[in-house]
Amino acid sequence: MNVETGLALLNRVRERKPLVYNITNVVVTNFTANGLLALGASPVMAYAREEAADMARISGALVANIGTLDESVVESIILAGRSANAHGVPVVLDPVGAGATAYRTEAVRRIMREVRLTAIRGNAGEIANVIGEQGEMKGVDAGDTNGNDPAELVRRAAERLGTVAIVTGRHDYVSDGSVTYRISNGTPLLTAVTGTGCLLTSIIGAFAAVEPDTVAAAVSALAFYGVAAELAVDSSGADRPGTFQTELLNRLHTTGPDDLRDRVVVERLNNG
Ligand SMILES: Nc1ncnc2c1ncn2[C@@H]1O[C@H](COP(=O)(O)OP(=O)(O)O)[C@@H](O)[C@H]1O
Ligand SMILES: Cc1ncsc1CCOP(=O)(O)O
Ligand SMILES: [Mg+2]
Repeated sequence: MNVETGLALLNRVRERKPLVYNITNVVVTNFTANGLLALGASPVMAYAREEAADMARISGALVANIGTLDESVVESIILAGRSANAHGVPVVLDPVGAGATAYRTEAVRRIMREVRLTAIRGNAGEIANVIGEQGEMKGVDAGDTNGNDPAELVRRAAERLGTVAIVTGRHDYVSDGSVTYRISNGTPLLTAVTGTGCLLTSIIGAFAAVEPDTVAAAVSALAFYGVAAELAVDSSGADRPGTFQTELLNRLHTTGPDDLRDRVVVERLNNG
């Protein structure tokens, strides 16, 4: 896994413009659609149980997000997820707020019993709660990690869930249980704009749509996203939340191979 792989996958996303089917939350819907368009992918949002299976079948990836869940959202995710599984469409889950309430944690478990995931992406608190460990949550945001090493957490999560796990925060981590990568791009301003985690999960879906090696797809997506965010601040001077949100969209559109070569920081860790 090297920078050249990331460039090739970014180019592939922009050439193929995969359809990314999002069952997501009401907070981030517009931002997610615009972020996917800026990247060069095609977003669609659809919630009706009646069309969930059909939409999943014709998509390049399904991204399921429980941010503002209710029973009908969970049912649509399960119908879409089963159809995606049956048709070889990758499924990425964002367990927003898992651990904040028992209902959220149980909904994630229910989805994972019914649907085979390609990857799961959350902050450290969410991923810890999904695997039944202590993880502090304040609503949808991670609390203190209480000394929980995210590199170890992501490896345990991948092993226990049997899927690629992605834990984000100051550094981002990707693991399949035997190989773990750390990506150290990004800016703390990402935490000052709602929906940056959700959009990231959808962008991981776009990369997974064009690359069957999910670890490579996820590492490439995280590195690309972090570099775009850095450039929004460093090269465009967008150092406050409002301008940063707009400039992040602009940079998702313009960030290219040379930017990645200059800035990507990815390490393979020896914790497998
Ligand atoms: N302290 C930080 N410094 C730099 N980037 C961060 C920091 N915290 C989070 N990020 C970035 O913000 C994005 C969203 O991650 P995170 O905040 O963990 O997810 P969520 O919004 O779902 O809680 C990721 O790209 C992550 O790398
Ligand atoms: C604030 C909020 N409440 C329910 S979903 C949501 C958005 C969370 O987005 P992200 O996890 O990307 O910050
Ligand atoms: Mg989130």
